[in-house]
Amino acid sequence: MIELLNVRKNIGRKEILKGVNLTVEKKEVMVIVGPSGSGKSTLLRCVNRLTEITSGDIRINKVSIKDLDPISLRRIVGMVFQSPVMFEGSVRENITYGLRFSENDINTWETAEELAREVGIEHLLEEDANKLSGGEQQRVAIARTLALKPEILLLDEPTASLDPESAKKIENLVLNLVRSRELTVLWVTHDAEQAKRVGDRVAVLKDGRIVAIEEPKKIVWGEIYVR
Ligand SMILES: Nc1ncnc2c1ncn2[C@@H]1O[C@H](COP(=O)(O)OP(=O)(O)OP(=O)(O)O)[C@@H](O)[C@H]1O
Repeated sequence: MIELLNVRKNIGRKEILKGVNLTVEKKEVMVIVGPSGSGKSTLLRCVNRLTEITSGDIRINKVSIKDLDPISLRRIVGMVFQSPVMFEGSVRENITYGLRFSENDINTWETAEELAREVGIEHLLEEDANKLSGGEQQRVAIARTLALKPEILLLDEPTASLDPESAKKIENLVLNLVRSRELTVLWVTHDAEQAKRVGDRVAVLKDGRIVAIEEPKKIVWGEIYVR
């Protein structure tokens, strides 16, 4: 479903990704781990063209992302970040934010209710989104992403800014959504225990190169965060 073929990414004179090859199967959760600065976020950002690759190719369902316009691409590929960004307004407005650009005739009222229920914030729909807790805001961000019915989800440390209890709840929520919506996932985390819980496979990125792709139980975890 997602193929990275010899992907290189330079920023200025620095080579951040040095020929990354990675295939993610449909409905697979591929976790990406690696030391700070190894290029994990950059890799995710390349997949939905928040940043352009320097060479190589990225294909989604066999189509090069260069041949998809960024808007169509971002309908297929949703992204959730470490720190959720709330727009001014209610939770309802935040959840349906992306739907205003939709070509289809969608009942945004009902859609917001359904999505809010799905992520457990139906009681907060009319609240000011900026006044919610971090965990609640992450639920809003997830609902807003799901509103566009993506097939692929990019998760850039979605639980890293939360307290352990909220983090576990969001992790479970995301896993349930991934299964119920049959999503294909690239999930960046620095938490080895989380990687073991959520990953079908784990890709280890070191200094811009993938050095291992294995099932979690086969990964030598002790060596990953050593530079
Ligand atoms: N816009 C940019 N300009 C210059 N350098 C950048 C830019 N974005 C990323 N980098 C550099 O690219 C390298 C990889 O960054 P990236 O954020 O992808 O790493 P990461 O593995 O996600 O790190 P972390 O785990 O700390 O989030 C780092 O050395 C970073 O400083």
